[in-house]
Amino acid sequence: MWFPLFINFENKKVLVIGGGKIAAKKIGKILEYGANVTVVTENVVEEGLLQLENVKIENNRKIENDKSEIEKLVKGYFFVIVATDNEELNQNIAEICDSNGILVNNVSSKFKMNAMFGGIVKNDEFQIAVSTGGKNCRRSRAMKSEIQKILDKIEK
Ligand SMILES: C[C@@]1(CC(=O)O)C2=NC(=C\c3[nH]c(c(CCC(=O)O)c3CC(=O)O)Cc3[nH]c(c(CC(=O)O)c3CCC(=O)O)/C=C3\N/C(=C\2)[C@@H](CCC(=O)O)[C@]3(C)CC(=O)O)/[C@H]1CCC(=O)O
Ligand SMILES: NC(=O)c1ccc[n+]([C@@H]2O[C@H](COP(=O)([O-])OP(=O)(O)OC[C@H]3O[C@@H](n4cnc5c(N)ncnc54)[C@H](O)[C@@H]3O)[C@@H](O)[C@H]2O)c1
Repeated sequence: MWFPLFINFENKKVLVIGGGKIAAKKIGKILEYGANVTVVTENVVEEGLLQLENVKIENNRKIENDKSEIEKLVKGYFFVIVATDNEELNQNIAEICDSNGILVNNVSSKFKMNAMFGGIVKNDEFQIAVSTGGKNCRRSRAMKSEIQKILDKIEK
């Protein structure tokens, strides 16, 4: 069951595994919330990542599907985003994080993770997060645009 919780990311150690399009999208979102991001990837596909001054990147590092290596890698992180294009690897890393008490988001699954992103609508007073619990994240778009209209007209 997915409980909506607001988490303070300020200076929290976040590890992103994979440096592609989806990794970049997720990193863009959490940087706005003050996260301290490290990326470990075989290749940086999304070159924009290299321009981000406050993101540490360990490039040319392929993560093997090996439990003890993965445990060593994720140890000490508050939150891990698994964003490779290898679904099996992503799932194994997600399971290892979960069993070690680490929050983990898995971009290649609808539910095999313990933390998922919601769609976000915000102004300087409110933020509203929308989730379908993995059932159909594309539906969030219509909901977000209706919420945006409410935010635009609510009295300040
Ligand atoms: C909230 C939002 C935040 C964000 O990630 O941005 C989000 N996905 C968004 C957009 C989006 N996601 C995808 C596309 C199509 C891109 C394309 O068509 O190319 C688009 C549209 C777009 O990008 O506009 C594809 C996709 N998504 C997931 C998978 C894996 C799978 O289904 O197995 C695949 C590959 C499916 C495939 O390949 O078939 C899985 C997840 N996506 C989630 C969240 C979590 C569930 C949240 C929920 O149920 O509500 C969850 C479970 C995990 C997570 O990622 O945390 C954002 C909402 C809209 C917004 O805010 O505008
Ligand atoms: N959650 C979402 O919102 C969403 C949206 C679209 C797609 N997806 C899914 O996300 C996944 C990633 O998509 P993408 O477009 O970012 O892919 P991509 O090919 O752009 O990026 C994959 C990245 O993973 C790295 N990588 C692969 N194997 C690795 C390993 N063993 N060790 C270290 N790094 C490794 C690659 O070097 C690359 O940087 C796909 O499975 C896709 O289906 C998720």
